Amino acid sequence: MSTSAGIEVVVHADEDSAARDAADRLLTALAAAQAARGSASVVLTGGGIGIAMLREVAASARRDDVDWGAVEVFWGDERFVPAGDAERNDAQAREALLDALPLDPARVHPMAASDAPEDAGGGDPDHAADAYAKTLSAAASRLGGSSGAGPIPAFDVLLAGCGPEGHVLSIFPDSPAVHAADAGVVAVRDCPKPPPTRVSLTLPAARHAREVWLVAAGGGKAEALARAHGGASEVDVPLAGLRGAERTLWVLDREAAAQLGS
Ligand SMILES: O=C1O[C@H](COP(=O)(O)O)[C@@H](O)[C@H](O)[C@H]1O
Repeated sequence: MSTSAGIEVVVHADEDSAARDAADRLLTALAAAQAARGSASVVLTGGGIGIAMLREVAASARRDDVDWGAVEVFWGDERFVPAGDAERNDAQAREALLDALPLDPARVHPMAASDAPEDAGGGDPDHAADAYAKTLSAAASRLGGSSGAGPIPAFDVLLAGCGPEGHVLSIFPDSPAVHAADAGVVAVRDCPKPPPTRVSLTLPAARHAREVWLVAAGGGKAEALARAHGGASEVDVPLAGLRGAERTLWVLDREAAAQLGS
């Protein structure tokens, strides 16, 4: 583990080890939050290693260290496609882990699917963003939180992946979402990575999380990681603006970390 620029960096030999370590750390963090506050909250990510780490949670011998019925589950971003579509981050998370856990359905908070009823956020990604902002506002009064980008819960752990161009959540370089300073949740259109229509937390909203963990693997991410670590602007490299209120942790494999220097 090394720390610089306020970011703790843990580097593993390969993607599998990084996913396993992130899963183990998540179980520890959720159990600790429950011991301290009675409940725990996590914001899930999509992406290759983001879903791989959920599979590692499912397979862990420590899985039952957490009282899953007292975990609030949110998503940091979502693809605005029909419910159950394999592209949806929530569908992938359910298949990898959530369906196997004794979660309280009332505490699982997916973003709306494109085919949801309009009053539940369907039909238009702006409806979905508005609906999720309301979900977060209600959760903030239960879990504690503060305003700034609207009422946002103080999530215990927000998980994120990143893209080779430095996107995090569904916030891409120099896109309208990266300039959205006042909103907590935004609709994303014309996203350069398919599917093109999405819903995303903003960077100011993500920064309400106590802990923000980036999980990333592969040489394709190395340059973006190095630029973010080196102080690039969040407009150019959104990852640079992804910080936790108390802690920012990057769990990487060796290839992703290759350009970070020593
Ligand atoms: O589109 C997305 O991509 C990122 C990273 O995905 P990866 O497969 O390159 O690791 C992910 O974090 C985000 O949630 C997702 O919607």
